[in-house]
Amino acid sequence: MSKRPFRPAARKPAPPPGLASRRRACELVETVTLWLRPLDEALDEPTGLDAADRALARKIAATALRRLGSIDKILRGRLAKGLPDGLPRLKTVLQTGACQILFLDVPDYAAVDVAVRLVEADRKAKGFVGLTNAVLRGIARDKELILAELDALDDLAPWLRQRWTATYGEAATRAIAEIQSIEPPLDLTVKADPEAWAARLAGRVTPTGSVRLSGAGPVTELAGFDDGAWWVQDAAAALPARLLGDVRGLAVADLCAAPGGKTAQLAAAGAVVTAVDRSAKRLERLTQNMQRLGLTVTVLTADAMNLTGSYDAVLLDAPCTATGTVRGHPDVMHLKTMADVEGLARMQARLLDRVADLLKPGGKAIYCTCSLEPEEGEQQISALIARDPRIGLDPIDPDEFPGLGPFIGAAGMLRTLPSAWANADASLAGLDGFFAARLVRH
Ligand SMILES: C[S@@+](CC[C@H](N)C(=O)[O-])C[C@H]1O[C@@H](n2cnc3c(N)ncnc32)[C@H](O)[C@@H]1O
Repeated sequence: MSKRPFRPAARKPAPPPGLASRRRACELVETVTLWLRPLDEALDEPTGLDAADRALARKIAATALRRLGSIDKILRGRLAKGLPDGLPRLKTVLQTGACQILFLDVPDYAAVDVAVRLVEADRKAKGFVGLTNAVLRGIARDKELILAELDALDDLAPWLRQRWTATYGEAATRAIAEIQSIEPPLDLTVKADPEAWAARLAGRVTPTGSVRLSGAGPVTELAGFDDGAWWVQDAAAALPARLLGDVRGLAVADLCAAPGGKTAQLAAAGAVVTAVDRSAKRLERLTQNMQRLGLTVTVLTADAMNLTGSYDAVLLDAPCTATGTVRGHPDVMHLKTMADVEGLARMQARLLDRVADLLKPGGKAIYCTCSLEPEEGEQQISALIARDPRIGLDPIDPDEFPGLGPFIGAAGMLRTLPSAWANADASLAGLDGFFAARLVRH
């Protein structure tokens, strides 16, 4: 028997490890900073990457966007000709490379090596391989000094820094900037028994009854997901719907409902909910969420401006700039401007004008936004009450449920700041910035 020598089949060389996730991280940062599109939209696109690479790309991009003010300041100090605006890939390779060296658990040599290869692969940028190598190696060498000199205030978009300092003061703005520089915990609203779920999921119960986890991994793999025992909802976002009190049997219109975090709270508490949203796509998600949770609501694809009917209660979680959610959505800082505050405030006022039309006499409404801007919160309510004699403020009592007290101001309205709930372990501290007021139909 003649033996033929073994020859392995010729294979395409595998891409070097780590390259695909880093390239995707650059694309994600470009989506936000260059194309001015939301990060979540880009994260939903198919990429062909496996789950681990997708997760790493998301982590690098989100961290880079969170700390971009500091990263750009450091890069500017090391680039004689400033940041390369005409070479977007070079710019995002430097930004994400510096991010990995300074803020993520990536070996410096790996971050530099992959960055150099990404620059080599870019037709326009490949003349800058030496510069990329030198700048990132310099950052790795000086890492301790750079980290010691960081100021989280540098990470805030200048217009937000100026506005928050004027509204909340310098110390509060610094505290907000500091907590926003850290990835947020994962908060769950449970249907029942938060203590038992916290024990089961190795989390803790917040003062207002949410279950808080840190470093939890994919939510779909957590116990209770398939059974619909809980849903993901920031602890601050879980407060407004509870301000309606006992809603058992009440007809409640949830005017801007999708993806349904507050709808689920109302339905789980026994309300007969009409969930209205003008986005059919977002309502699809709401419907899937309600199915998983085993909750029944009426879903209506409509502009809330055109809704008719008479309800016992209304929840208006109005579209807003979402500047209270920068910690979880760092793209907000790079996408929103003062013009958005003004445009959205006009839309909020129009939606608020519909509330009295939809409420029965004596009925209650909650208006809320996840914005830190007074134009989208306190100022909306004072203007509404001044122009609509059918509506009055129903002040919130700080003792209505445990943990609410610190967030209720003198006028009886709710305001949470992202820096609240300080904790020695910062990954467990804070909650979104929210505003809520309760209104009553005379
Ligand atoms: C802040 S999100 C709502 C979040 C939701 N309440 C929750 O707890 O999951 C605002 C929603 O308002 C919807 N929206 C914006 N303008 C609207 C309008 N005029 N009528 C109905 N829905 C609107 C958007 O499609 C978006 O889904």
